[in-house]
Amino acid sequence: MTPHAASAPRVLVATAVPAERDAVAGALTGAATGPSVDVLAVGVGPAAAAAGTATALARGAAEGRPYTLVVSAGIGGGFQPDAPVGSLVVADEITVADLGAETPEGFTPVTGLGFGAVTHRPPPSLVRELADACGAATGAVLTVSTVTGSAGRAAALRLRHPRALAEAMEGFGVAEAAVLHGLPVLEVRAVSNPVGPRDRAAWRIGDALSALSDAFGKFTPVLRSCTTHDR
Ligand SMILES: O=C(O)c1cccc(C(=O)CC[C@H]2O[C@@H](n3cnc4c(=O)[nH]cnc43)[C@H](O)[C@@H]2O)c1
Repeated sequence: MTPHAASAPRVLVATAVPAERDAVAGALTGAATGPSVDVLAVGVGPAAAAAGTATALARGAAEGRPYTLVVSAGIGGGFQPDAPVGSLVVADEITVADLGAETPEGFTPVTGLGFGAVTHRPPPSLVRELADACGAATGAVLTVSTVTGSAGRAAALRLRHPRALAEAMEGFGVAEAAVLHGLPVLEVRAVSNPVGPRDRAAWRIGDALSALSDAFGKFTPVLRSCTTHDR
């Protein structure tokens, strides 16, 4: 599909769960002016994220009010020490980390098998502006179908993706849907836990949701001036 360059700015923010949706939406209410922003909880994992996002984008287009920008947002795991708990990451690269094949030589991404894509790149100027607005770090955010639960897996991921700052479960799915519709995509993660040995009780979900909400409160001016043709 072709980009909707002449459309009025309309932003779709896709979160995994309702708590993330509410954190984002709560920061946007009360803004007197700004872009049209819809926040949708599309489910956990890349498949649910792709399906839910693609459906919303198709509905917007069918209604004659197409979206112009898609954002994957939520909490995530942070690679230590670069992305501490409570910090924010804006992805300059959205990479699926476990889509491929195990071979005798190790993991081969689907692109190495001759299929598809494993990385989508958000518009660099928009990444910079959003990161500056909220004080986020920028780097790769990995999409995984299985939450990392060991130091060994964390180290292996970092070895394969040295620029990775965070991992989550939806970004690549959201990005695939956006690309299908010819739209730019962003990913914003608030770090709730370190990537590493599983300790679910120690996840700082409340702190991460607050950080996510604060970030979106600061995004409004950037998103307001955002058009697709100048990125
Ligand atoms: O239990 C709650 O109150 C609650 C509130 C908000 C979000 C959650 C989730 O469990 C969200 C799951 C969502 O979080 C991402 N995530 C967070 N940490 C990691 C990680 O270390 N590795 C991968 N994904 C992570 C992920 O995108 C999930 O969809 C619970």
